[in-house]
Amino acid sequence: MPVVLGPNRYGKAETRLVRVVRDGGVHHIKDVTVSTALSGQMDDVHLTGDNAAVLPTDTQKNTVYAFARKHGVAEIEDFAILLARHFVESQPTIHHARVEIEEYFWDRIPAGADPAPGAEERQHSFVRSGREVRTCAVHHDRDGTTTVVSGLTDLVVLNSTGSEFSGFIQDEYTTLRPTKDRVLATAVTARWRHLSAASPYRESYGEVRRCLLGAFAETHSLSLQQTLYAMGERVLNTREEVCEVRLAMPNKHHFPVDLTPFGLDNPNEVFYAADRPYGLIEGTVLRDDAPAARFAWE
Ligand SMILES: O=c1[nH]c(=O)c2[nH]c(=O)[nH]c2[nH]1
Repeated sequence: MPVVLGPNRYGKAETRLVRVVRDGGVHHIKDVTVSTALSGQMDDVHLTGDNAAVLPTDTQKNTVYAFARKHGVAEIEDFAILLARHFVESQPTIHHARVEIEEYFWDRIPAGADPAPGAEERQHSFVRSGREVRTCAVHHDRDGTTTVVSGLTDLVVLNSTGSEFSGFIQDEYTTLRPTKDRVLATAVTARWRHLSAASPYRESYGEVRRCLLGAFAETHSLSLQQTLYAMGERVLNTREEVCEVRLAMPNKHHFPVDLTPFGLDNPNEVFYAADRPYGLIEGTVLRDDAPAARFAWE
């Protein structure tokens, strides 16, 4: 049976990098995980074991650290673009690079209203933020195309009212009761595709996040699907640099607890926050004139 080599890529996954910027005594930190994946002229390494075309994954990792020192790490998208273009442009055997970065936020530990002696220490003391994780995925191809997808994961949100779910199919297995007032909670994973590689990434991230939160809070929800669409639509109507939004939102069910065995009512105040299973609502919202995504989502 003839066998052929199919699509392949290789790289260093999850290089952990913390970059400290020392501005006198005031420090700034960037805490990221970088994953690189390269592809190109890789037939020989798979078919004969000839490694001549291979830029080692160890070198890819070293490049991440060297570039962090040389260029700094400002917006994760810019750092990913720099790396992706470097791998493709410096190595003739590498035809395509994908660089994914996750960023974890840190807050400065507050000095307090009445700073004690030594409060300046707070210039280099941080507490890991309970916020979401910021993400990006950059592809650069030998034909000169760069695609950028920004995103976030684990943006945990909850509406304690303003959510209904009724009018759904009722078959012989349906036990769910329609509700006109429920808790709606989710952990948003959102990714958004930029029209070009030249977006103002810092501002764009803050504004897209604001759109997602605003639409979640302001939509009177008849379903999580409807809320998802409203969130994507808000981003596209507000941010002209974005042409496509993909959302994945687990329905973090909150079930009212039956307190009647204890002689108590429960007017939608006491909930069991279920862990699993959970509904998983996923969807894409895009401009009707969005250009082809090519490899942006791969
Ligand atoms: O917003 C919802 N969408 C569903 O599709 C669904 N299905 C379900 O059981 N609960 C919900 N809630």
